[in-house]
Amino acid sequence: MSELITPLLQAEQLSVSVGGRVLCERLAWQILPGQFWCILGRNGIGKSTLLHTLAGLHKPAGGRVLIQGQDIQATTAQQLARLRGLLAQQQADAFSSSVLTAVIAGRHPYQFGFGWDREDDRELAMQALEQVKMAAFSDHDVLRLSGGERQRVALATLLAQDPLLLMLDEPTAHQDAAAQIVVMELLHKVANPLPPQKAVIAACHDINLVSRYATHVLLLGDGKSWQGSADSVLQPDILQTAFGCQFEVMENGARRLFVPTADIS
Ligand SMILES: Nc1ncnc2c1ncn2[C@@H]1O[C@H](COP(=O)(O)OP(=O)(O)OP(=O)(O)O)[C@@H](O)[C@H]1O
Repeated sequence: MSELITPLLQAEQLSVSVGGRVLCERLAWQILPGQFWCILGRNGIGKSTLLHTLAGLHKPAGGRVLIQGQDIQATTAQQLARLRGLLAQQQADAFSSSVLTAVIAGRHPYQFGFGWDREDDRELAMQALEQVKMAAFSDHDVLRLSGGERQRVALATLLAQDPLLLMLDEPTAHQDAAAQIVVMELLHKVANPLPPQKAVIAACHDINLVSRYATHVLLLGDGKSWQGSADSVLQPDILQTAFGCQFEVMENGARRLFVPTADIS
C-alpha cells in the first residue's frame, strides 16, 4: 500500500482579493514535497498577492491555507519561519550592513536568548552565499550592491533560513542570463522529495525557464486557472487564452521553446 504524503501546503476554496478586486476564487491546490511549482500569468493578474496569501501575510477573502495540515493563520511566527520563507520582489535596506550579516539574519528562527549568531550560522550563511555565487561579496555593504546582486543575497538569506517551503516572487527578474540559470538550477535542486523534503513555489514571467526547470505550473487567467505538470499546462492554446497573445512552439530535442508571436488582446 502506498504511503499517504502530507502536502506541505494546501489551498482550500481559497479566494483572494485586494483593494475590493477579486483576484482568485475558490482555488483548490496542493504542493507536495519535491515539487517545484511556478505561478505564471499576465501582469496584475494576482501572482504576488496569491504568494503573499499562501505565505500567511495577506488574509484570504475566503477559504484557508494549510501548512503541513495546520491552518496558516493559527501557526506561530516562529513555526512559520521554519516552515516557509518568502523572497520578495524588491529588497529595501534602511541601514548599511555587510552581506554576511544580511544572510545570517535568515537564521533568526533558530536563534534564542540574545540572538547572537553562532559559528555554524556563519558557516551556513557562507554556504548559502556560495550557492548563489556571491561568496566573494561577503564583506561588501548591501547598500552598494547592484539590483541583481542584492536579489541573490536575499536568495542566500532565504536558503540560510532553511524553510521546508521556499516561496519566491520573480526570483530571476533582476538576473542576467547566466545568473537566471544559476537561480533556477538551484531551486530545481532544492525541491527534492528526499529528506528534508522541500518544495518551491515561484512567481515567474519567463515561460522558457519555467518549461525547463519547473515540475508543475499554476497559470492564472481572468476568472480561471490551470494547474498540473509543467508539460500539461504549457500548451500554446492555454497560454494564448491566459496571456492574450499567440505562441509559436519550437522543439529543440527534448526541450520546447515558446515564442510569443502576435498580440490578440
Ligand atoms: N495594496 C493594494 N491595493 C490595491 N490594489 C492592489 C494592491 N496591491 C496590488 N494591487 C492590485 O492587485 C492586482 C494584482 O497585483 P499583483 O502584484 O498580485 O499582480 P502580479 O500578477 O504579481 O503582477 P506583476 O506580474 O506585474 O508583478 C493589480 O491590479 C494591482 O494593481
